[in-house]
Amino acid sequence: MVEMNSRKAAIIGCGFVGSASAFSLMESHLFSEIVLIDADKDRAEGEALDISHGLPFSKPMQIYAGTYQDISDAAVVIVTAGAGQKPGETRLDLVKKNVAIFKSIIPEVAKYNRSGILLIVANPVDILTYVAKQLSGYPSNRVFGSGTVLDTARLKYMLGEHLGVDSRSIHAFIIGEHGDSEIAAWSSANVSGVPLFKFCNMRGHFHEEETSRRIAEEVKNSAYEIIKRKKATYYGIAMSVKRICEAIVRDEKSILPVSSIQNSEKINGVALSMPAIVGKHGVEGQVPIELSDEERAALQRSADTLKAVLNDVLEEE
Ligand SMILES: NC(=O)C1=CN([C@@H]2O[C@H](COP(=O)(O)OP(=O)(O)OC[C@H]3O[C@@H](n4cnc5c(N)ncnc54)[C@H](O)[C@@H]3O)[C@@H](O)[C@H]2O)C=CC1
Ligand SMILES: CC(=O)C(=O)O
Repeated sequence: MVEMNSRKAAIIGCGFVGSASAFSLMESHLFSEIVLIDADKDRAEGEALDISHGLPFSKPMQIYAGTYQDISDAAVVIVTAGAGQKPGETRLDLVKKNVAIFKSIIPEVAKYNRSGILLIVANPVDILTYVAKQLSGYPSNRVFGSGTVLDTARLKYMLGEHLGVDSRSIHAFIIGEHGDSEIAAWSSANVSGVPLFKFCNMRGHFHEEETSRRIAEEVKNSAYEIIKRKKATYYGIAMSVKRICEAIVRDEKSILPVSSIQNSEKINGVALSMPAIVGKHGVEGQVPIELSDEERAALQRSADTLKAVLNDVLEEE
């Protein structure tokens, strides 16, 4: 059995998202070794050289283009390989292309790396998380997706701007699909313990229903708006990847809305985001936050949407 190196990560797919994640992880000093793999080997080599040239301004580490053999002891394997959305495309539109790519990648990962954590980022992330779990044979706690960690950051950012407070003091989650059926869990949202809508009133905002609807729509449509302007999103997700890796490497037991396979009575056999405890073993527990009846129904619809897409994928096998 290969001994895992908790300071080693691998990134598979070195396009916009993979390279931005590699840069963010280099700056974080979390890892002493990062292996980059891409079907386009030149791309992986170019990114490794470019990032390495910044190391004299950072801290020593090894970052290099490698092969699947090189990832055998990587504690975290981050998969960003796959097509991105073109303007107007939804994440779910990518499913066929990216499931095919995963069928070539995940068995290779599982062949060489038996005990690492698989962090899925490519879209549609919830579907690919489920597919990666099936293809790898890893236990569920060690295969999860970045899910709505990015959407939740977008929500906190927008609320922070609206209310004129530090976005880190806002406790609110986007749950469900990382995509069009996602849900803002307003009923549990608060600002340092003060219920969100009460806090809005304290800050002189009295149209909370209308504003919350607008902000939830803006969060949901963020990726479309960015892709329309610059063809891809990558900095926000790169920082989300760094945040998830921090929780794993430092065994923080942080509560993050990652996408993992659900096992509740009503929602099961599908991966979606709910707040979960993330530490060195990956997803170490689910945190079933309180939801209103409306939010619960929307979560069920989100799960049903994902399950329908997943069933199509599984039927084609
Ligand atoms: N989960 C999230 O919040 C986010 C997910 N994404 C998703 O991340 C994925 C990547 O996006 P970008 O980096 O913008 O795309 P990109 O096209 O810039 O990069 C994709 C890379 O994957 C590589 N690749 C393709 N097939 C491969 C294979 N079989 N093995 C190894 N490498 C392979 C390509 O050569 C390319 O370098 C997309 O699916 C996108 O939708 C993007 C932003 C946020
Ligand atoms: C592309 C994508 O999934 C995002 O930026 O949310």
